[in-house]
Amino acid sequence: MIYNIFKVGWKMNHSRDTADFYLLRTEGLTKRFGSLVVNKDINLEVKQGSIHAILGENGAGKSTLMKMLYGVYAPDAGAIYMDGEAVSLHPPLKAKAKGIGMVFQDFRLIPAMTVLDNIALAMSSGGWRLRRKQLRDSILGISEKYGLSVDPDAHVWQLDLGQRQRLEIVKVLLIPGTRVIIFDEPTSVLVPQEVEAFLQMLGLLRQDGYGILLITHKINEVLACADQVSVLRSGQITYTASREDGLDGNVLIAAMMGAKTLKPVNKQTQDAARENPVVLQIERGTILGNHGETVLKDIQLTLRQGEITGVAGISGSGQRELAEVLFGLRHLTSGRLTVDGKELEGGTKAFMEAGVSFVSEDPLKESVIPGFTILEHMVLDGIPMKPKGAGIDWQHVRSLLEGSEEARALALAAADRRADQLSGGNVQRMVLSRALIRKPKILIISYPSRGLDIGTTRTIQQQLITLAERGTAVLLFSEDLDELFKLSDRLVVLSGKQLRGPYRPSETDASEIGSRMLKGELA
Ligand SMILES: Nc1ncnc2c1ncn2[C@@H]1O[C@H](COP(=O)(O)OP(=O)(O)OP(=O)(O)O)[C@@H](O)[C@H]1O
Repeated sequence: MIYNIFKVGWKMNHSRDTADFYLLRTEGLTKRFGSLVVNKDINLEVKQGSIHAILGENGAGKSTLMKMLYGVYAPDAGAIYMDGEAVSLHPPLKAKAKGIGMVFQDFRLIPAMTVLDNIALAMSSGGWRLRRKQLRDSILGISEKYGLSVDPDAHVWQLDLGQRQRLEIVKVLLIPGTRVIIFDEPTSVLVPQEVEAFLQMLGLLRQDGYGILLITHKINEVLACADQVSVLRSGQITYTASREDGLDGNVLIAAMMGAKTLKPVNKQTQDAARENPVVLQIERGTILGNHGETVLKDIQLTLRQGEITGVAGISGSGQRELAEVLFGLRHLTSGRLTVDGKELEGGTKAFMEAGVSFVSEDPLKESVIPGFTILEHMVLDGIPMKPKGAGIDWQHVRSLLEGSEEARALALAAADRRADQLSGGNVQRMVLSRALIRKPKILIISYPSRGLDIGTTRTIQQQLITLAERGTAVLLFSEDLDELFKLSDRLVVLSGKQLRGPYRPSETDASEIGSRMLKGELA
């Protein structure tokens, strides 16, 4: 691998002298949504100068618990203690005033404004006012101290996801009195190199006495940095351990998964030296970004029937724009794109009719219609609609969904659940089921395992392999090199406005692909 998160050992910056002091403690915390008990009798502590990781499968109740601690939800029962006293943290302004900060999965930023203005706005809405010069100095000071490089004058739209996250962290650290910081799956938007820097930053925060709550699906990160771990299953804490007791990855996985077992991913014909028929091709394609800048220039891309082509690249190297071109959401400014040898006229509809399915990189923002159920989402680029009178034959859609092996394998929630009330991972399962049910001829899929628990990640990886074995041409964008090597028949790399490759996974390795991601060609 080109990075090694184990380098960022817990011992590095750990201050033991302060570690037994509780900053926050909960007793019997319970939250219900209607008849659904989402958190039950949760007892949890956050110590000063300590990292407490929260593990659990999708829908286990992790985000809901964190939202109670950040004051988004009031608990239905139980108590939260700070400084030895019971406190009420709802709404979030109260939690902030008590020193609790949260870095969300979906960033709360205004793209048209600069970094400085976004931070000034957040501070003033909390009643904290700083002069601009003073604020700029503070941003630069915090950035330097914790290795969170952000340019105060950059516009948020110019920032990639890693930079936006750093801005969110700076914002939380600038709020006077912050002492507990909740991170909700922070590394799901980071590339491997950024993960290492992020864990180093956590070590510095711990050294400075902050109490950290870290939600993650990544066992390696827990092993690399956590002092305490709590595992949630169906809303209850079923396992806790501390570093002193010893942390064991297999035990943590078993505690998360319960009776289920983690199946290995099998790919029979990986990297076969075959030349399947071409189904999609870009020749000498140039793609512009939203602001007219050249994102990719003169690229060649060939997708073949029954093959998975993996796309590696540092985030912001043109992944989004390329994926959009391949689904008719954006057009080449020069060059040719053909599906089955024909150029497609028109936008997305033509691509869908040609058998292309698309899973975007941000399904929560781009694919969910608030108020629509899972069933209703299925007919949007999903199950073919069968008209019934002037409407849709919903019974037909329901029986297709309920009979679908893909939805069953992904343990999709009930068809009548509202999509905006699902957990993040369950939204991802819905979007993936929708793409797979169509059995597309071509699947353009971005970051399929983002936000998914470890068992579901393996399931979706296996499903992509099966889909390809049945003939689908898959273009897989991923920041996880292990995933790309495990699944791909060919690999391409986006770097320096170019698309490089294809390379055969058996003839290269992660460090070579990593170098190409950073520098283009090998030194
Ligand atoms: N506003 C809401 N209304 C109704 N049900 C909700 C609401 N928010 C969450 N839920 C349900 O509560 C359960 C727990 O969701 P939560 O988001 O806390 O899970 P999670 O462990 O964070 O999952 P993930 O890893 O997928 O993010 C899920 O079944 C979810 O559908």
